[in-house]
Amino acid sequence: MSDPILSIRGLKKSFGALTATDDVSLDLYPGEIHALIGPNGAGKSTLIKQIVGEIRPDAGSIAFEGQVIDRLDGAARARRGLARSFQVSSVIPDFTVQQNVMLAVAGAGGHVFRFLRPALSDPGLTGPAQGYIAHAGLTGREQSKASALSHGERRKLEIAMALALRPKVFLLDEPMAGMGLEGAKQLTAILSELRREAPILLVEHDMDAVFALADRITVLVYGRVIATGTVSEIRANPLVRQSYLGEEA
Ligand SMILES: Nc1ncnc2c1ncn2[C@@H]1O[C@H](COP(=O)(O)OP(=O)(O)OP(=O)(O)O)[C@@H](O)[C@H]1O
Repeated sequence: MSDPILSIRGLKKSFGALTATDDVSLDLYPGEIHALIGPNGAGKSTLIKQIVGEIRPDAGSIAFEGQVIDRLDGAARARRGLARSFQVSSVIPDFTVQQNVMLAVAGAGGHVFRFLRPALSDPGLTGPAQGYIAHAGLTGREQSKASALSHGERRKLEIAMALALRPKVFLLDEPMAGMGLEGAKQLTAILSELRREAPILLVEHDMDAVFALADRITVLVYGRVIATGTVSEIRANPLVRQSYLGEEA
């Protein structure tokens, strides 16, 4: 196996008496979808926040592309391509799908505009934007305002914008939330494609999506990793079944 792109070792974080991250180690390898699952309050979001530099761990270390990044703040990590995928760029409701994606393309290229409107007809931005829109499954909706999109379409727009940022990893925190059955199916197909662009660390409660997508799964309970393995290993793990999945898994 190649070297991990993201490597977390012995991470610890407490809030007062509560240990939210308890000696967590995890690797994300090129090309994989690694799902992070666990009950509410298990510490998934707290772990993501430490990865992106929003909160500082009490102990442990994070390496990204082979380099320790513990001392880098969130902005410096984002510049290296390590950022939460859906929050770096925020959707502007009054802008069209195409304009929103163009802004993300421009942001990724480090463009600074004095005048926004002329920039939005720049063919250097429209071309790439079109590609990301198609990739995210939104062809035909380019000229719709973001505010007119359905929930599922909006999620696709967020994916197009996440793609435009050309991250080194996708950190996705519950992308299936509120999607409905059909929307979740479509998004599952899109995420499956997304892994070709960059590996994905996927925090998700929708187990159908996790089992369909994940190459490996890490299970957190009370801040501790209780298991890491393939879908079949995790489904068969008695401790996981008992503490999270239930006997029906
Ligand atoms: N800033 C904070 N101050 C105090 N306690 C916190 C803070 N952030 C998180 N916690 C606590 O840490 C624990 C882990 O929370 P976290 O949000 O990481 O869990 P989670 O697995 O993401 O949950 P969910 O699936 O509900 O999103 C919880 O008990 C939570 O109440």
